[in-house]
Amino acid sequence: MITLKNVNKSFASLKVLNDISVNFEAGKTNLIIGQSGSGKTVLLKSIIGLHEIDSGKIFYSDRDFTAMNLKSRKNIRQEMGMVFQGGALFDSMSVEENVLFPLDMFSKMSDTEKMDRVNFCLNRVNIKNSNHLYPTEISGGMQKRVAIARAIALNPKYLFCDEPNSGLDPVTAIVIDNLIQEITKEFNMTTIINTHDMNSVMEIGEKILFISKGFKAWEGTKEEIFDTDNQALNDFVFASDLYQKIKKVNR
Ligand SMILES: Nc1ncnc2c1ncn2[C@@H]1O[C@H](COP(=O)(O)OP(=O)(O)OP(=O)(O)O)[C@@H](O)[C@H]1O
Repeated sequence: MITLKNVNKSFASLKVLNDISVNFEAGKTNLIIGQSGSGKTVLLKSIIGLHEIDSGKIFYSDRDFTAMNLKSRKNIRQEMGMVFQGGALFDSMSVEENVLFPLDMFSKMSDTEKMDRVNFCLNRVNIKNSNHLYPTEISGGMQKRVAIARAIALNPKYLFCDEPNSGLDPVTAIVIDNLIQEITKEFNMTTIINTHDMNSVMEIGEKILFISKGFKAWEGTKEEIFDTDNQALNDFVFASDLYQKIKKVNR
């Protein structure tokens, strides 16, 4: 579980996050949604410590991340896996080397154990016989799978994904969403995903935080989203004709 209490963040005179309090639960896919510029990326970066917040608290389970010194933060970072926008694989490294990288950096495993772990993770995301290919030689969907394999290499408790299916066709996007949800449950991770994608919301929105202009405007589940009276959320969700039709069918 990751808990935020009254988190505030500004850049100079621009207040980006306003008093955000929320629980992100373990074993669930927790989605942060909101319009472009609403503060999703700043929130995600604040949670992982890439931005220092101005005030408030962030807890990893019962551990106060905001109060930790650099050494403790470094330790907790080893419990975090990250899937960045675009996959962010190292182009000069093969698929295998990309997944091996965090193990070389942070684990004390033997070479054989590391290779076993690399193959376990690649197998888990259904990548087979591609260890020696380079990112430019595989599809966008495969690149995302490799990024997920790399993110779970160190067996993280917390998984952070920034627009994990950006640039993918709708079918592959759903496959990636489902894969993230499956591994979240399998390894009981607390997974937080930034997304614009309403298909993701409907597919894996077990817990949804909607932010509007830096404020927490709504939280709930994908089932509850159709019944909300929140105007900002309705404007966001039902911007497309398709979701207006789905709303009518659900009522
Ligand atoms: N390092 C920074 N310095 C100053 N302002 C920033 C910085 N990072 C983000 N901002 C501002 O904070 C606001 C929120 O940005 P953020 O990137 O979190 O939005 P977002 O919801 O993730 O948008 P998108 O969906 O388009 O990625 C924007 O006004 C942005 O210009």
